[in-house]
Amino acid sequence: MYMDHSATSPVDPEVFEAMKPYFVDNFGNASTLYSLGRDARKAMEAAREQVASLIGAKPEEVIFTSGGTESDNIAIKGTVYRLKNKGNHIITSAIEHPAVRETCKYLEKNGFEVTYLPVYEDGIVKISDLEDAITDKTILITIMHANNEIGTIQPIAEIGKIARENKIYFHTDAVQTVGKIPVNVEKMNVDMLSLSAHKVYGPKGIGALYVKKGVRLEPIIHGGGHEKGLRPGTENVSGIVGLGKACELAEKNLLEDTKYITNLRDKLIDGILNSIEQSYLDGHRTKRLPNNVNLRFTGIEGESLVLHLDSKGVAASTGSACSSKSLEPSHVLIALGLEHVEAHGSLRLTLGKENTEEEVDYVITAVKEVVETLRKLSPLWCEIPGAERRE
Ligand SMILES: Cc1ncc(COP(=O)(O)O)c(C=O)c1O
Ligand code: FES
Repeated sequence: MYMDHSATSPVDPEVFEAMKPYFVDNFGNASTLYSLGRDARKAMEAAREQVASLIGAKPEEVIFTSGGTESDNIAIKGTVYRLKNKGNHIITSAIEHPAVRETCKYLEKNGFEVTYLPVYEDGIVKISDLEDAITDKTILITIMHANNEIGTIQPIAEIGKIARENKIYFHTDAVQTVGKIPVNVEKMNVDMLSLSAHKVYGPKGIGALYVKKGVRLEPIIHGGGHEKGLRPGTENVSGIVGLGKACELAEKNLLEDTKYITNLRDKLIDGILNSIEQSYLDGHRTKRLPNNVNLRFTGIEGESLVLHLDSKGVAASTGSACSSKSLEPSHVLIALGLEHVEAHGSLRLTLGKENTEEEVDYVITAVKEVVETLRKLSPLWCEIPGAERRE
C-alpha cells in the first residue's frame, strides 16, 4: 500500500480523463490563431481560473511552470536579481526543501547573504528570530508553508505581515499544503507562492507560481515571452488542464478529505507510539499536515526499515541517508536538534485519500514487526539504556 504521498500522488482518474483530449485530438499550440490553438488557450485559461480559485488569487496572478522546483527558482532568483541594487540579504528557514535551500546556497556563492532561521524542537520558526534577522539590506523572505519531511506548518500569515510592514517581498513554498489545508494568498499576506500538481493527484512536471499583482520579477529563463515572459516555452496544455482539474477537485473535497486523512494520521501515530518502545514523533503534534507521520525508532536505521516495509508491501520513505552520496542524515531532522544517531532511524509515512483504516492497521503491525526484527539483529540494541532485552 502506498503511504508516500508527500513524494508524489497517483493521478486522479477524473484528472486523467480531463487531460486525455489534449494529447491527440486537441493538440494545438496555445499561442496560435486558428481554432485548434484557440481551444488550447481556452482550456489553459479555464485551468488558470481553477488554480486561482483554490488559492484565493486572481487568474492573471497565476503563472504556469514545470513544477515546484521551477516556481521556487523563478520566485527567489527573479526577486533578488531585480532588487540587487537595493540589498543582498535573504531570509529563509533551516528546513526548506532543496528547491529553495540549494537556490539560496547558489546565491550565497554569487554575492548574496542568507540567514537560515532555526526551527527548534517543534520544527517551527520563531517570529522574534525573524524580526531580529531583518536588516536594511533584506530584499526577500522565503519560508515554506509546510515541511515535506516533518509536516510542520509555519505561521505564514504572521511572517507575511512582518514582511509587509518592512516592505520586504515574501515567497512561500506551498507545494505540500495546496490542496491539503486551506491556502489563501490574501489571508497569508504572501507576494509569491509555489505549488505543484503531482502532490495533489495531478500529473508530474507541471505547477504554478502565484505572483501578486504589482510584484515584478526578473525573468531567469529567456525565450518566446509566454507566461508574461516569466516562463517562456510552448505551454504544456495537457499538464495545465490536469493541474486545473486537480485544483478543482481539491477545492471541492478539501474539508472532507482533510477530516478523513487527519483521523487516519492520528490513528497511525497513536498506534505506533503505543505499541513500539523508544519510538518518537518528530515535528509538532498538531501544527502538522493532516497526512504526515514522521517517526523515529532508537537503534534502527531508516533505510533498512523502508526496505523491510517494502517487502511487506508498504511504500514509505526515510530522512536518513547512510547509503546516499552525502552520508548525512536529513538537514531537517538535524535542525530539530537531533543527533546524527537519532536522525538515523526516521520513517515518514504520508497518507492519501485512497488509504483506509484497514491499511493503517496493517501498517502499524508491519512497522512493529520490522522494528522488532531489526532490533533483534542489532548488536547495539541491547546496550541502549532502557531497551528491553530480547533473547
Ligand atoms: C516542499 C517542496 N517544495 C518543492 C518541491 C519540488 O516540487 P517539484 O517536484 O514539482 O519540482 C517539493 C517536492 O518534493 C516539495 O515537497
Ligand atoms: S549513518 Fe544513517 S543517517 Fe547517517
